[in-house]
Amino acid sequence: MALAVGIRGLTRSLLRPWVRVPGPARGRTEPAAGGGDGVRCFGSPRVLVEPDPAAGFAVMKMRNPPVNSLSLEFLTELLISLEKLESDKAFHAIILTSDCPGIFSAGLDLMEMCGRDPTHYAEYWKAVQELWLRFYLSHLVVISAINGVNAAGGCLLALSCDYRVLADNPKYAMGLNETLLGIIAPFWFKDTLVNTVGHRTAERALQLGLLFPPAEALQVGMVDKVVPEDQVLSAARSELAQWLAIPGHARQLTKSLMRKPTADRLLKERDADIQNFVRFISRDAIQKALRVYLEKLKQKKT
Ligand SMILES: CC/C=C\C/C=C\C/C=C\CCC/C=C/C(=O)SCCNC(=O)CCNC(=O)[C@H](O)C(C)(C)COP(=O)(O)OP(=O)(O)OC[C@H]1O[C@@H](n2cnc3c(N)ncnc32)[C@H](O)[C@@H]1OP(=O)(O)O
Repeated sequence: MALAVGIRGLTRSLLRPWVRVPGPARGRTEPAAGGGDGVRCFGSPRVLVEPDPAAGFAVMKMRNPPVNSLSLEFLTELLISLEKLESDKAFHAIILTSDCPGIFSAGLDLMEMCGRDPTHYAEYWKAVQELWLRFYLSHLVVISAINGVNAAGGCLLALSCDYRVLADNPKYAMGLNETLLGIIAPFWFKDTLVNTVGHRTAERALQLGLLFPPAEALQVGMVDKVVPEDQVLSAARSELAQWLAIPGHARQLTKSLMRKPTADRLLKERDADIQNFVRFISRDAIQKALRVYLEKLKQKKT
């Protein structure tokens, strides 16, 4: 099985990053995220980046409709956006949010994990690992402005941020609900949750596949602030000020000190983790469970 799948190679073959974005932003100068100083938005088909270099941050908007499911292409584009911002000294922070109304992310793309071959599963899982590692360890301040429902892999992405603001809408539940699908949150998903909400809450949440509505998410510490829906971005921007006021090197080293042991657990056994995933997801019973779950999602409409 080809485990040594290069995400960078993949990105080169799949994408032409930093094209001027299609759709609403094309051909016009968007107000920058914070300052409106005429800086152009940029991005890729599924990730819109609104930079505000004067203020030192960019808003990264996920737009992989209908539900921002984390397909291989989307993961790749998110990584490219992150790398681009990380390598530009003008940026010290990112606000991660969604451009899909009512949905932050439906999590990992079930179509990537269903009915494909082992090589594909391995490639996909490597990209999922990479996204988590890069966001979790980013030297930038990353704040998520969660403006919609946020399941499993999407929740992991938010948990990897430094601070979470959630819109106060009872429909916007978030959590690691893998067990509801008959699958398992891997140890590094689990560790990320434990680091956020503590062992007991994480254990209960993971076993029951709980999706927490805003008040409960706040109460257990899964998010740091709940605000009216129309204030999610402004609240994230206000919070940023506090983080950016800290000397960068001190904050970055402290972040690394806090997070490196968790990341190292995966880094030490990345290939084994990929093999575990491939073995697990390829099982007939798991494939059947995923098909049933997808079918239920479709039936919900009829
Ligand atoms: C011993 C073991 C050792 C080791 C184990 C090793 C590894 C562990 C193994 C596996 C780990 C996997 C970890 C998985 C993480 C995940 O993230 S799994 C994904 C979990 N996500 C969800 O459960 C959310 C599912 N979606 C929804 O609940 C709803 O779609 C929504 C609430 C997000 C939005 O609802 P609506 O607005 O009503 O939209 P629809 O439901 O109609 O959806 C529109 C459209 O999108 C399709 N879709 C939805 N979610 C996904 C998805 N995650 N992936 C792919 N596609 C999705 C949905 O089917 C609809 O499609 P169409 O019908 O329009 O074709």
